[in-house]
Amino acid sequence: MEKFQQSMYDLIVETSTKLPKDVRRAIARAKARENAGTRAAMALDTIVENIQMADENVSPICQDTGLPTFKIKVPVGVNQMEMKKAIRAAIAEATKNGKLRPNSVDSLTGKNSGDNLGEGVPVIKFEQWENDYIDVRLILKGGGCENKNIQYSLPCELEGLGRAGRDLDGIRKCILHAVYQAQGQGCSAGFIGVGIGGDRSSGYELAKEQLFRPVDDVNPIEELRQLEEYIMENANKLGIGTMGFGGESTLLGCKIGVMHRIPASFFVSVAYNCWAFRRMGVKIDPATGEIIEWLYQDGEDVDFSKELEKAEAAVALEQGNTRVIDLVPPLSEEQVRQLRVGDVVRISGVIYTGRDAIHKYLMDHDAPVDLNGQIIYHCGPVMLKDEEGRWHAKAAGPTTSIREEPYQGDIMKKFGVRAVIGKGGMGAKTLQALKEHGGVYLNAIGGAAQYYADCIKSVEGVDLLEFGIPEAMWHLRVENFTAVVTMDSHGNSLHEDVEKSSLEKLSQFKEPVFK
Ligand SMILES: O=C(O)C[C@H](O)C(=O)O
Ligand code: SF4
Repeated sequence: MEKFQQSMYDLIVETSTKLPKDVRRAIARAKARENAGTRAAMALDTIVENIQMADENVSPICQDTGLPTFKIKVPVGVNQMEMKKAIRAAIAEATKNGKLRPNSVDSLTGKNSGDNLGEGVPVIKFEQWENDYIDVRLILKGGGCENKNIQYSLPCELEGLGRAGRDLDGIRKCILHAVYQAQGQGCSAGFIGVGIGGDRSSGYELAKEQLFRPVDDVNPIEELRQLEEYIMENANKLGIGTMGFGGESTLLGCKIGVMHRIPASFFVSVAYNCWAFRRMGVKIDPATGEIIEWLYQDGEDVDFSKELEKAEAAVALEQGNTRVIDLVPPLSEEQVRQLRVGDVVRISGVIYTGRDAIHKYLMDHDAPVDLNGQIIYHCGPVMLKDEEGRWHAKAAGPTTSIREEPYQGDIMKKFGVRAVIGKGGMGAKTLQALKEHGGVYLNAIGGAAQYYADCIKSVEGVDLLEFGIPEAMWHLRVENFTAVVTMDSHGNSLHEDVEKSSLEKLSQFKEPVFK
């Protein structure tokens, strides 16, 4: 098994940097459904460009490389303790090389371990089997989509859909509701795995297990096959679209599994995975530890470089008559008040990252830099230091903004911040603050970490690095960093609009379908 560590390293790098073929095909299908010139089409163009860049740079598709979760099947007699050790070493090495973001944080102290190792991290689950080879599957599921997982306890009342009972139709309602409640926050269009039955933990386990099924397989249980087909057909009618911008493609895959339950409990557990659906697998020779075969290789591959030639994002934008506005911080109140929902901005200059730890900190501390007129970027990048001690951004897409909702408005007012960049939108409190103070919310494309890293021309400084790499305040000099105004200083919010209209659309699915 001396090659096992290297095999695991290769699996980790491949999973983080290259989307599997079945996922690519699903994204290509989504792209074909969107009309050129719309915001959703533009977002998908950026996603596709990002996938291509991650391939070429062998760098993380998304900066959030998730909680590494390994599912391993071994023949009797294989030493699982040795395998665990090798996996942990491979994880640490991949982190050092910028293929994974240091993502393991002590939940009590907030300290980042720096190497992706920690209590319970990575997750490694073993099972024995009769075959003579080892099967290792890895999923890197990021935090934004993990936060949108949801579990229903039937019977229950669902907004828009009414009562969901303990039957197939109740399950149908739960799944539609799960897609609705995620909106764009889990970087839609997404994939969902559903677990019917079990208890609260085994139900979620089953839901996550479904994410290992190939996107285009067929459920062997007839009722579930029908339900999967129904969901794929109808969830896209909710109009949430890529990034919650509105559009035709909201769901890219739906896989449903079932297990027994106890009489008092009836859980429907839904695991939501973003478009950056990073899961891969290998077959391993138990004697040498070498990779015998890569999994998820069936079917056609999609050549996204050809797709890109066809649809250049900028051309699509012009066709859609979108205003494109160049911004150079510091921004004045007047400049910001001229921006309207739907405008596209291109930022050049220095922007400052700030996510969960920074927002909490700024509530009762001074800012380490003068933030007056500046732009905060909700982002936790992957950073590497070169031999001369200079930092480089290896992956730097936006993080989910709604987590900063309790702080954002106050911080903008306290420090004179004029714009925040993030993804998924923010709520009523921030919208009110944008109006009162004169600010905008700019939506970048979630998961497009290579695309945005390419806009970062230099790293000019860093503060509060003690919070760990993802949580520090990085000073990034960017050029033509493109984002869409989705909340403006006139009380308009695209997110609020899409949420409202998708709730209306959800209610068309109230009547029973599976009797
Ligand atoms: O942690 C991040 O960088 C992003 C996260 O996955 C998110 O979607 O919010
Ligand atoms: S930022 Fe989006 S694409 Fe990346 S892990 Fe989070 S949900 Fe997934």
